[in-house]
Amino acid sequence: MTASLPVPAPHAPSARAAAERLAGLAVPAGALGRLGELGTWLSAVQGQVPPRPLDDVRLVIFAGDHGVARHGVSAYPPEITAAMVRTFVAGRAGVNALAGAHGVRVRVLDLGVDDDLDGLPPEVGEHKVRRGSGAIHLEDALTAAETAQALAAGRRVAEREVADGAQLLLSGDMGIGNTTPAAALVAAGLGLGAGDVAEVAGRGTGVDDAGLARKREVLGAALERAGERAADPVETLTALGSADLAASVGYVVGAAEAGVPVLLDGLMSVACALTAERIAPGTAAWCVAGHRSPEPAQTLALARLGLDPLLDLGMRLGEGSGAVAAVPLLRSAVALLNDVALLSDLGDLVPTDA
Ligand SMILES: Cc1cc2ncn([C@H]3O[C@H](COP(=O)(O)O)[C@@H](O)[C@H]3O)c2cc1C
Ligand SMILES: O=C(O)c1cccnc1
Repeated sequence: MTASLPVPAPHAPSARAAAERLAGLAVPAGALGRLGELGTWLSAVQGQVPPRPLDDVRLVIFAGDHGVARHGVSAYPPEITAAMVRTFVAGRAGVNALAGAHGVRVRVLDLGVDDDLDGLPPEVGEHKVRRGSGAIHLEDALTAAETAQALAAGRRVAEREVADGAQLLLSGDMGIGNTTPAAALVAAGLGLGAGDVAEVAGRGTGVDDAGLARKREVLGAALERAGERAADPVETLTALGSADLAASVGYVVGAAEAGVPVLLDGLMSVACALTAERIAPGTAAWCVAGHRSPEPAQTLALARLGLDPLLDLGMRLGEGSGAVAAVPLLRSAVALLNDVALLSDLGDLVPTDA
């Protein structure tokens, strides 16, 4: 995948019909707030009014290591990445608990973990591109061929989930140090340069002031090194991304191309959606933002995509957790458009233009 074709827009007539149905429900005009808007969006992406129940919701976690993690940009050691992949498989991570509570299927894929992960089911490593991606302030994250491979893998993963019945896809991340390349993707997507890194650098897992200063330095050096290449989204992934982030980009493009909506998570998920929109314009219309992360780059990317997050709980876990936490809101929106009586069912009590 280099520059993809634009993605067709969700079904506008269904959006109009859903808005009409919403306006006719036995509730005061506008009383359902964001839930009403969500129901309208779900009708548009499904091409159906009222929208179908979301019975098959799936999260894919893209895991990988990042060379920058050895340069003091995270509060935790890189060995945590492989250990957490094992924890997802065992069903014991934070996101597994939420997914269990909300009926979301979870898969974790190793795109670039710096460990062979022996003993895990072979599907986990089926799309592996390499062991660890390059330290972006010193070298490219990937070769051009690896970027293409990771993008294609992510796209294939989405296509398979859709063929297998997924009605809503969520994207999650695991990789110590990944808030640094993700912030770089956002900077590149917004046309920001080495002088603007304070706007995109956040504390990630909770780095102290010295860690934040190192992160800014790493980001500045990385953007400087990438130079003009940051103007091209695929080159951005090669220079500043990673195998796991590139796959997550391909996944969002693949879902949008297949006409299946995507519920986004925190910084990594949204940085990848921003990059997906650069590669395949129109992708963002198939996305909804699950939550707001405290990472400043996530807020900047959401604003660029025109997305307003559903939740703002101060969560900064990643893994897809903020997306999973928002699933009940999407199901609530479906229930309202399906199950609420119409004002007209109440009799002649309300003037039709009320
Ligand atoms: C135990 C643990 C579980 C996690 N689950 C997600 N992350 C999150 O934190 C990391 C990003 O933050 P930074 O860039 O500061 O390293 C990623 O692995 C992300 O998925 C975790 C981090 C840790 C330590
Ligand atoms: O925004 C996120 O998802 C996030 C923030 C900090 C650490 N891990 C993930």
